[in-house]
Amino acid sequence: MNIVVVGAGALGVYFGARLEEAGEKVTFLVRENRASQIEKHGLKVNSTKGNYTFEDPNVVKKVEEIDEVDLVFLSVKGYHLEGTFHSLKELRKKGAYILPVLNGIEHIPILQNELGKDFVLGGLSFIMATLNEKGHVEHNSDFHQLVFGSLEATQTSICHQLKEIASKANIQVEASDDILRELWKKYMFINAFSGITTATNLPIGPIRSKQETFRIAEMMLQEMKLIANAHNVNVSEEDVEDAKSKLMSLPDKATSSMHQDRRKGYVLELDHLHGGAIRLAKAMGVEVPYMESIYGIIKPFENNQPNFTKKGVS
Ligand SMILES: NC(=O)C1=CN([C@@H]2O[C@H](COP(=O)(O)OP(=O)(O)OC[C@H]3O[C@@H](n4cnc5c(N)ncnc54)[C@H](OP(=O)(O)O)[C@@H]3O)[C@@H](O)[C@H]2O)C=CC1
Ligand SMILES: CC(C)(CO)C(=O)C(=O)O
Repeated sequence: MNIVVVGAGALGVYFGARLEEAGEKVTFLVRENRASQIEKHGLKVNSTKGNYTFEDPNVVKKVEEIDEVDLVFLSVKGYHLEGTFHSLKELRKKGAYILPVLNGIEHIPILQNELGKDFVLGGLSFIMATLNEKGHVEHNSDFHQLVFGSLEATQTSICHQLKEIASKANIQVEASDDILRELWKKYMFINAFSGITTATNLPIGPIRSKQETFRIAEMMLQEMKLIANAHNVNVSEEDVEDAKSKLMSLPDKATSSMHQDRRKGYVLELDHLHGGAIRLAKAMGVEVPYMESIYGIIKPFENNQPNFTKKGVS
């Protein structure tokens, strides 16, 4: 399969590596800075599941340089989504289906609107990966799961093909027959987990040790369930309990990628994740006071944390 990765960051390079390792043709469509970094340091994955070095990575800066594409692996951050529309439309014209693996939900209707409902699959990932100073992937978690599925009946064949190739790769793969529900379940979990860890600037251990603090995460799970249900997605009380058990069973030091981004002084996906949940709630008249409070607390760190960290405040 010809796979084009749009978003050659932690997720895109990790899964791109695993798919190339399994024999697929993987091309990275990148912007100028990332292209220079790759030219200087090459492209590599350092992983507990096995390292991988791209011997001769297929890197292009212009979408026009791509002739054949079956699938786009879309792994940009939510705040960069709009910047991909031109490339995605061109790749779509060449016959591509789009597999977005961003956290969140709002990007799905946005992409469907831009590209047509038939061509946008549902996807998500459970992994903890980041880029180091050379732009190489550091993957230390013992999970590296890719979950995907069709959002339209017309996508059965491409999902079948993807399952075939992904099953041969060194990743955990799940082809879901209810990917929308899976997306919402992950969204519920990530908004509670990233919300509470980023707002408190703490990993999960100390949060769990204070009942009053952990309760805020539990209330966010409840609010996410209400929003999903208002949008006719069957996220259940059992799913909330599962998410809570997951939060309870994580190692004390575990934290979210948004919290790590706050610590590193990077731009946060706050508007896409918590902002998106608030908009989805408002559209259906659902009250989400815990989500709004967490959003408000994190807001000052959304764009310009480096000044804080340099002064040693955070
Ligand atoms: N990292 C993780 O462990 C997990 C992340 N996720 C989710 O996956 C998504 C991606 O996260 P992650 O991989 O960490 O993000 P990264 O920031 O590591 O990677 C995103 C990449 O997208 C590139 N990019 C942005 N705009 C464009 C564009 N127009 N064309 C081409 N490339 C572009 C950026 O490149 P540039 O250098 O040009 O800015 C960057 O390299 C997020 O929604 C995140 O929440 C989900 C599960 C776990
Ligand atoms: C919780 C986790 C690590 C699961 O993949 C995640 O998605 C994130 O922190 O962004």
